[in-house]
Amino acid sequence: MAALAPPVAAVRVAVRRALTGLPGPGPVLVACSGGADSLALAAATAFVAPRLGRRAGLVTVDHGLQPGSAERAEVVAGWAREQGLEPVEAVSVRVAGRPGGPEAAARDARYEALVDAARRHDASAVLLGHTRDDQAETVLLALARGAGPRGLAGMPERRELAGVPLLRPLLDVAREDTRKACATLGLTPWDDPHNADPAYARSRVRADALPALVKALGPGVVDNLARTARQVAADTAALDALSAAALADVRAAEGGLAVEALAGLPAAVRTRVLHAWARELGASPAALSHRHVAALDALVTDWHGQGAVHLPGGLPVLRRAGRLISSDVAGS
Ligand SMILES: Nc1ncnc2c1ncn2[C@@H]1O[C@H](COP(=O)(O)OP(=O)(O)OP(=O)(O)O)[C@@H](O)[C@H]1O
Repeated sequence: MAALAPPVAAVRVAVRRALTGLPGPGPVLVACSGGADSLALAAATAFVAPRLGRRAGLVTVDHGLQPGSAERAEVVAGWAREQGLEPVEAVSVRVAGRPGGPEAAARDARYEALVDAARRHDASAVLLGHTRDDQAETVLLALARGAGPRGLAGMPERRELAGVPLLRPLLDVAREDTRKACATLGLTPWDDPHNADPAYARSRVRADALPALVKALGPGVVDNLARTARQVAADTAALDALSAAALADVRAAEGGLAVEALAGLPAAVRTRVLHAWARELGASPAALSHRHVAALDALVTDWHGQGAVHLPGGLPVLRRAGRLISSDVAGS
């Protein structure tokens, strides 16, 4: 028997690891664009899932943004049925009329469709095809915009969206391996022209920035960036847990937060406590920046009688009688 090609094996091992011990009896649904990453993921899942006693299906989303996209989605769905995946759906979504830029609108529509399909089929998880290279690009973009540890933690292997677990089994697999796996299996992936469009920062990182770093610093850069994300994610999770406990401890009996208790916390915990509290008060996470948190922190650590800090949405927070309080919500 011919030995299994290493890239095919690498993708299967990654999928096996993600599915082993996955809670819930439902099928897993592979989110597949027809690109090399998610096509290799779908092929590996079709192989691995039945061997673990798990049903596996596939959802491909037609954003309706390019000519021929509906036909392409049908080709992906037809291929999936031939692989024995079940259920298989090609879902059309409407991107126009959503808030944000076209990329964000397409992403929102896609995730909504994936979560909806997962619910309809009682799926135990949706599998996404992001690779180690995607993770490295994410970390580099986060570094460049000063995103802080939460951004440097990159994409999580697992998160929940509206109660549906989203898994990324290939975060430790090189993009090159998904391409090689497709070639070995005789699959022809579709290349999304958006991925090479220099209008997008991610495309420029993929085409120029990362290759330049690899050339200057060596081929380990991609792996090292992805590993950094994992390490920061673990640290961030630990700090978040400490901060949740600390937030409970610093709440003042009369409402708000006790300044003296806050001042006794390490800065990394205190700023997280203030961030979590600001969100609790209603500040939108998208609009809440490190500047807002720094201004709240200054009410604790650099107090000189300054005025209220205005959180996104105009919500004022002030320091009064040893407490931080939101003047909109009496005593909070
Ligand atoms: N049209 C699609 N249909 C189904 N799944 C898709 C589609 N496009 C992308 N995906 C899923 O999302 C993964 C990532 O794709 P891509 O990198 O193009 O999206 P992204 O916008 O960067 O993703 P994210 O929103 O998670 O940042 C793919 O590997 C695939 O699992």
